[in-house]
Amino acid sequence: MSVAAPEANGAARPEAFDPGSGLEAMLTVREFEAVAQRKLDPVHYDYIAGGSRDEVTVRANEDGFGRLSLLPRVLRGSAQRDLSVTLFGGQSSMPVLISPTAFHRLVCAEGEIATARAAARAGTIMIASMASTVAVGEVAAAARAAAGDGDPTLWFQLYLQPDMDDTTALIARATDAGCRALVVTVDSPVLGANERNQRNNFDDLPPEMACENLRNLRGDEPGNVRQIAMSPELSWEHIDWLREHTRLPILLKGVLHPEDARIAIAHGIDGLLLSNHGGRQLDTVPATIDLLPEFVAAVDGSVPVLLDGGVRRGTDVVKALALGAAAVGVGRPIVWGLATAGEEGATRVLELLRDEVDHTVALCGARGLADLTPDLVRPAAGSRR
Ligand SMILES: Cc1cc2nc3c(=O)[nH]c(=O)nc-3n(C[C@H](O)[C@H](O)[C@H](O)COP(=O)(O)O)c2cc1C
Ligand SMILES: CC(C)CC(=O)C(=O)O
Repeated sequence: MSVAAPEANGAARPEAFDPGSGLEAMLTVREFEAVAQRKLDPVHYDYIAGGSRDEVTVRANEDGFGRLSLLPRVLRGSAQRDLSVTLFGGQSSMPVLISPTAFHRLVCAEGEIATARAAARAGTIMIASMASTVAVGEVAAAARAAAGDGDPTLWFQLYLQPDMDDTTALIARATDAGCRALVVTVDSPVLGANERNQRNNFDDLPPEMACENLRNLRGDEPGNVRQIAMSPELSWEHIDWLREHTRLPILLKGVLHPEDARIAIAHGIDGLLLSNHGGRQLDTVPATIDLLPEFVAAVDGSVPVLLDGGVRRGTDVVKALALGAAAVGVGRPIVWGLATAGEEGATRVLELLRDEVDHTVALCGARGLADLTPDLVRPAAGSRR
């Protein structure tokens, strides 16, 4: 790969990377963002990178990991480190899942087909967005084909629609596709205010793309983004309704308050994805990693807690697991991988994260994920925690 000579101090110079000549020289997730930014239409780049209002939470998510240190143990490691996790009967070869992100065809021609293949190759779980630009049935078929003898796990992210017939039709599509869990996003009573999108007048897909899960949902709907209804009147009663209308495990995505975590468990949900939507809904909410200890304490082992937001390094993953997360999700990193080099790019992002997690586990003196305990995480010097 034609990469310019490194700086004397070895610092990465993302602007020097040429994605056309090989991915093996891409060594960090951040380099993928730099290449994606160069390649993408700036309006689409803004849609992906941006968050709501002042983007305080977007920055906080990443900064939160930086304010934590790892304190390793010594002389107790293992040459064989099993990174796999089992969630609701589905296996992931590593504790890094693909969080749901919309509109993959905006960044690569194959869209979510490429993502599904990358997930299957990595043996990890993909959460398909309800707003995907490839129908969930096709995404599932692509994952199965790519997995060969493997058994890929696909979950479906759902925005509960106030018209329950629409919700019923969406659940049927996800169930028929073989999705193994529903991830219900509950942090969007209204759409977040992304001022980049407003300035760019970006409020719909180009005419050649659609939200395919919404196409012909019950009639001749075209699959417009505007078909997705967000309602501030959704309530726990809707969760109860959902519980009665599906046998699939239900995770809630976007619960942040520990009290809501307790209520969710009382309503029979199966898992929680601690998420602030990558800073795209309410701005100035805390970093998810900062909330994790109190959240895990509230859940008290009743259901698995997953986390997403700002995960860019294996050390971030290990910190989250040590503080009680069962697994983490990545959103933007996968989109940067897709934008850089489609399926191969997303695969490389997942490989890098896997290698970094394994390396960090080894350096922490851990034999596997079970050895990652809260005592390994400390406030970084100078942090006020
Ligand atoms: C471009 C983009 C699209 C997203 N689309 C969805 C979506 O359709 N449904 C959803 O629940 N969350 C969506 N999210 C939020 C992600 O699932 C996830 O919570 C967030 O990206 C995690 O933060 P990270 O990007 O820092 O990894 C989206 C995020 C991005 C960046
Ligand atoms: C279609 C959108 C609502 C997808 C989304 O959740 C996001 O862009 O953050």
